[in-house]
Formats: sequence, C-alpha cells, structure tokens
Amino acid sequence: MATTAPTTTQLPPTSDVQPSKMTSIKTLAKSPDLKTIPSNYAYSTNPDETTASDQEVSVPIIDFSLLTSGTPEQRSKAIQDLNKACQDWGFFMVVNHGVPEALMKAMINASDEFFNLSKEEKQEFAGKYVLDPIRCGTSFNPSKEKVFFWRDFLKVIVHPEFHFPNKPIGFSELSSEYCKRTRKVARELLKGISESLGVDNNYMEKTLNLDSGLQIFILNLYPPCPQPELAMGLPPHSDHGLLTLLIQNEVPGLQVQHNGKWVTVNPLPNSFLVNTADHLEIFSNGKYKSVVHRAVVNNRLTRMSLAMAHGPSLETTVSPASNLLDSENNPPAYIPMKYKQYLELQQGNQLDRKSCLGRVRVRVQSE
Ligand SMILES: O=C(O)CCC(=O)C(=O)O
Ligand SMILES: [Fe+2]
Repeated sequence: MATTAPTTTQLPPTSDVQPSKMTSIKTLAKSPDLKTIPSNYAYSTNPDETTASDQEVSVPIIDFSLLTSGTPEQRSKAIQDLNKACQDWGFFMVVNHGVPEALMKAMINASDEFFNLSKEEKQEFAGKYVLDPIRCGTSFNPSKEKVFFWRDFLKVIVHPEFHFPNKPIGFSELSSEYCKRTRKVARELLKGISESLGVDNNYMEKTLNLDSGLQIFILNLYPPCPQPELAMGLPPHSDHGLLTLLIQNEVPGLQVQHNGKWVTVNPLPNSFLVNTADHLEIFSNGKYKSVVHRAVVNNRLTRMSLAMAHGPSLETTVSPASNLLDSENNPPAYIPMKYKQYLELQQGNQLDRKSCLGRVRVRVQSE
C-alpha cells in the first residue's frame, strides 16, 4: 500500500527560535526545549509524491565479484544486470566488493568522532568557496537558502590530491585507505557500465580522464528532529558526478525516486548503495538517467551517511560519448560543459532536483 507523503498545507505551529545561519544542526537539535522546529527549517514536500512500501519494490543488487573475477559468462551477466539497474533505477546495491567490513565500520565510528569535535575545532575546516578542498558546514548552501536542511556535513576533495582534516587523530590515514578502496570499486563499476553501454570498457576512463578523476568525500549527519515530517535532511536532488557510493550507520533515511514513488533503501549488510549521477546521464546521452534521491530524518536516532562521489577530471569538457551518437537516430541531447564549471553551478546554488542538467540539455524545438 502506498502512503501519502506529508504536505505543507497543514503545518502545525513551528517555534520562533531563529538560529543563525551558522548554527550547526547538531547544536540546535540538542537544545533542551526544542519541541518544534524553527520555522526556517519547515520544508514543503510535494503532496503528489507517495512512498512505496517494501513489498512493492526490490532494489537491484550487483555482485561485484562476478565483474572482477567471474567467468566470462558471469561477467557478461553482471554487465547486463548493470545495464538494467542503470536504466530502470539509476540505483543499486553492490555486494562482494572486497572492501573490508571492519574498514567501513571504522569509517562510521571515526565520522562520529569528527562531528563530536568542538564547534571551534570544526570551524577551522569551515571553507567558503565551493571548490575549497575541505568544507564543513550545515544545511547545503545556507547563504542561498531560505529553508535550511536538518543536516551537518563535511566535504573533502580526496582525489586527484588527497586533502583531509587533521582531527580527530587517525581519521585522515583511515580515510585515505577508504578513499583508495572505494575509488577502485567505482572505477571497476564504471568499466562495466561502459561495456553495458556498448563501448570499450576503458572508453569512459580515457575520454573522461578518470586517472585524475575527482573524488569527493561527503559525510552527512542528521540528528533526531522533533518534527521529522516537517523537516528535510537533504531535499530531492541528483548528484553531479558519475557514480556515488554510499554507506550509512544502521539508521535508514535515504530514499530514491523510482516510477514516481519514493523508495526507502534498506541496505544489505556490508553493501554499497550506488547511485548514477548527472555526468553518467550526459555521457550516456540520456540512456542512463541520474537518479533523484533525498534524505529524510526521524525523531529518535542520529543518522550518519558517508557518500563518495566519483566524477571526471575537473578540466574535462564532458559531452555525450561520440561512439554512442548517430546524427539521425541519436543526436547529442546535452551540450558540452567543463566539469569544473558544472560543479560550481551545482554546488554554488540551491540544491534542486536536476536543476543543473537543465542548463546543458539541448532544447528540442517544437514544430
Ligand atoms: O544521506 C544520504 O543518504 C544521502 C546523501 C546524499 O545524497 C549526498 O550527500 O549527496
Ligand atoms: Fe546525493
């Protein structure tokens, strides 16, 4: 049975506390008298959007070991599975990926310690410009937002050059290992996805310069919220890169849009949650759509997620893969844009569903 998502038409009164733009949500959520959310956190959801029940859908699963060490038949089946997952969902879970479970757990624990640093310690990593290598903050882009999101974050550029906060002790070394391991998984998946599009498995690697591809580490914290149905952790959006690999603590909250409904993702143990992003849509000339997703909050438990975003190199001008185009039946549907410029547009504005893709999509002239 589908349930109706909350609407803003019957907003109960929200509290008058007006936090400064820089108040972290972790601090705000700890205020002892917080029974209602400040009005500038009240987010309007679309009343027409519903949530699918668990029985209605099953998220695709990709067995990574079949891609890397399966027989040729198993690999080709895994590539077909990738094709279907990218086309039908833009989202899948990856199992048997070889990244040690202990490393994934250690990352979540260290992330918790990071958010437990004092306000002053975290302030050191505030960052201002969207391409600053280390940026810690709240909401998405408070200087542009009228409504804030129930979220604190740390964003770090970890490839082609590895940057990282020097606190808490050991977090940087651990993350360096995690970033290398997840990048390897992402590149293998992208090879498989290249093949699933019908081009060579290293075609994407070469044309998008993945040797110096951008990798961003995005840590999200969503503390308990007294009125979770009125607030939003991260609003519906698509990611800017090619593929994002996400893990979380045990608390659910990620929802992906599928056939017009929101699907809450319940990860298999030790799996990566993978979503396709805008540059895969552009590269595939729209065959694989970047998936719209959001993070909802709850009133009991703190949720944490760690998203690793993988994209082309910043200097690459991306356009649909020429090997996939044909002037008559499949003309380019997106104009070329440098990845760096796209990223600045997406990160420097309000987070919106696919707003940036609209800037590069070729408008079809109506006759
Ligand atoms: O927290 C989540 O599950 C979603 C995070 C996300 O979409 C992002 O960081 O881009
Ligand atoms: Fe995202």
